[in-house]
Amino acid sequence: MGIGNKLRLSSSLSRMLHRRILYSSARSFTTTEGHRPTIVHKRSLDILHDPWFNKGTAFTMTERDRLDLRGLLPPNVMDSEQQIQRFMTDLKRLEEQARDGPSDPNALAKWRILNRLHDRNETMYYKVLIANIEEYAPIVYTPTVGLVCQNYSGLFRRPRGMYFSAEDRGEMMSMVYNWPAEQVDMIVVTDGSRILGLGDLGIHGIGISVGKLDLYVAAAGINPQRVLPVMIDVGTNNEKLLKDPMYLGLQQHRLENGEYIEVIDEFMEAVFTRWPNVIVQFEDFQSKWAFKLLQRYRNSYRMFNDDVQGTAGVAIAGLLGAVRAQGRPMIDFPKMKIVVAGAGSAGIGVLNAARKTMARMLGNTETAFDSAQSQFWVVDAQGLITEGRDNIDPEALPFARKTKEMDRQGLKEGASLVEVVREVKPDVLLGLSAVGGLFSKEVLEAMKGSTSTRPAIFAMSNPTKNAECTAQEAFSILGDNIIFASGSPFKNVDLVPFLVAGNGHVGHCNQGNNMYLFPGIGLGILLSGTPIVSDGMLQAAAECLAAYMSEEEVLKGIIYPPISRIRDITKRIAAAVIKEAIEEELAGGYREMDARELQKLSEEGLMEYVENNMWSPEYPTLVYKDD
Ligand SMILES: NC(=O)C1=CN([C@@H]2O[C@H](COP(=O)(O)OP(=O)(O)OC[C@H]3O[C@@H](n4cnc5c(N)ncnc54)[C@H](O)[C@@H]3O)[C@@H](O)[C@H]2O)C=CC1
Ligand SMILES: CC(=O)C(=O)O
Ligand SMILES: [Mg+2]
Repeated sequence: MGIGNKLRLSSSLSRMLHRRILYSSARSFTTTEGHRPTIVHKRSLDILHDPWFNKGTAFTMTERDRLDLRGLLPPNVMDSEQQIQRFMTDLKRLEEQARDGPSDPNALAKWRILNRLHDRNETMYYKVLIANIEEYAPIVYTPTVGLVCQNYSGLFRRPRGMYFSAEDRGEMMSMVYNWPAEQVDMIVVTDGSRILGLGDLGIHGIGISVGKLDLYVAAAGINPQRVLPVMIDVGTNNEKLLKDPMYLGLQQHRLENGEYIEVIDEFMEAVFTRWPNVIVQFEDFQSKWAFKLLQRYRNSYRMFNDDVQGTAGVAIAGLLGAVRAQGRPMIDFPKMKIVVAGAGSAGIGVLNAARKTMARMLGNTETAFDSAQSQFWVVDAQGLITEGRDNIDPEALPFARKTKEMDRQGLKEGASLVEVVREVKPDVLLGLSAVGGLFSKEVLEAMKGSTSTRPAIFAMSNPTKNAECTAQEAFSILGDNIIFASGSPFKNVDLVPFLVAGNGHVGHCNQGNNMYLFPGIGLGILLSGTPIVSDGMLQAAAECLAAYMSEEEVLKGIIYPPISRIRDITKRIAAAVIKEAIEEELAGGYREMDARELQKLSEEGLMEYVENNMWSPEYPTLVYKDD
């Protein structure tokens, strides 16, 4: 090292040391009430990302307002003792090792490493994620994201996204400007009330918004600088969290009725005022709000509900795949007998979409709808849903079986799942119940009576421990001549040890998860410039996914693409959504591609347009310029 370099180094070192002394002495002033404050020349995220000034959750509310931090931190203010206690609890937990199902005992440790990279270098993070999507999707998304949400207060380090709380009423329109990005394309918002199948996790649910947006970046190439995870904290009804001194959210019961809607209305108005072209994906809202909010906003805002609409499309694609896997044409779908366990936001979303698809295939008449309706038997926590049920949920009412018809079938209101399966002998058993192990040995044994040449088991609940059955359970009882799909990934099953009858030795596990649709739907909405998300666009997305698999693949029982092809399928789905938006005359264009230019694009041109607008993780060349 030359003498000049040494001098430069020593002078910069002394500057650094000087700065450190100044800051540490200044910081000691601020710790005692009434002392001279430290002057900072930063605001907002810049402060949170500066290790000298950052106090994390210990910023007081007045400081948060003074420094444009409102909304950038969870609403519960902690003191430094509590912060340390939270950190130590998490550190100790590492020793116990994280477990989520039999698959990967180190999943949470991997999440931490990836998360640290995410905080340090986004480009590198997404490069790693895209190149290893098969390995790391189960870490940043289901199942590990469920574990992350459950342990969120311990894992919380650097905030990611925005928090709008009941305490922020009247402030949202201004606090939305605390987010530093001038442009936001995609928001995933949750109120934490039903995170995967894990119930009310309150503010910890923000992990699901972050995980979904990771897939938006990795699969759809949405620019990571233009995504915003959001948590709306209206309280929690989780008694454990309400009593936990380490909980980061509001410690009050959830707002209800008009008060709840007012908060969500204010949030929607605020984000669409600042970013009129943003798309808002509603995620993991409990069913009672999922449907109401969807109806409330779907005709006036660019929004959709992933659990209701995304899941429906993925299930339809899978069900059509299951028909093809029997060597039958898709048009035979209306003949399938389907038992659905779970009548929440996801189950009802699937039922409505499946009925519509069948009815369309049958000619879209009233009789077609009635006939389609009779193909479903719905079982919820109280058993088989029939017209005999008191206080039936209005969303489930169209699928309630007629009492007389059920008498003929030997089934009663509230009949158990195993009774229903035994009597109906369905082609498909589909679970969206959030009850792990619901497809018990008895239920799977009953599926042996299925009249299908190739019965299908969809254990779609997440995360892994909430799956209605494991792949091994399904294949070991039913043999390899079935179609199996699950919401969280399972490894293919080696059937040789089970010595079961069948025509092969490997049970193929499909991942039936809305991740195959929502990134493409979001990208298609963005690039088409449609002001709303229509049923036609969702249908086009589902059909595109259904048609993606080749005849050869479906005959092997492979009804969804491997996740390694998620970027390709997402691109095609986006193109299908744009095409539909053009046909519905809703496409307004995006940036320099106006509506007229968009209409002129050929199929190939459209794919190219989508591809060219997908962000890829490459380092840009940086140049410094003074303001
Ligand atoms: N694979 C995927 O892409 C998706 C999976 N899901 C999963 O679906 C599950 C349910 O989600 P939501 O519908 O929003 O929840 P929800 O809580 O609104 O609905 C759950 C439903 O299951 C029923 N249920 C409870 N116990 C039952 C039992 N023993 N037998 C039959 N039914 C029972 C309840 O009565 C209710 O109708 C969650 O685990 C979630 O992770 C949700 C969306 C997408
Ligand atoms: C996959 C998903 O959206 C869920 O389990 O809620
Ligand atoms: Mg969800």
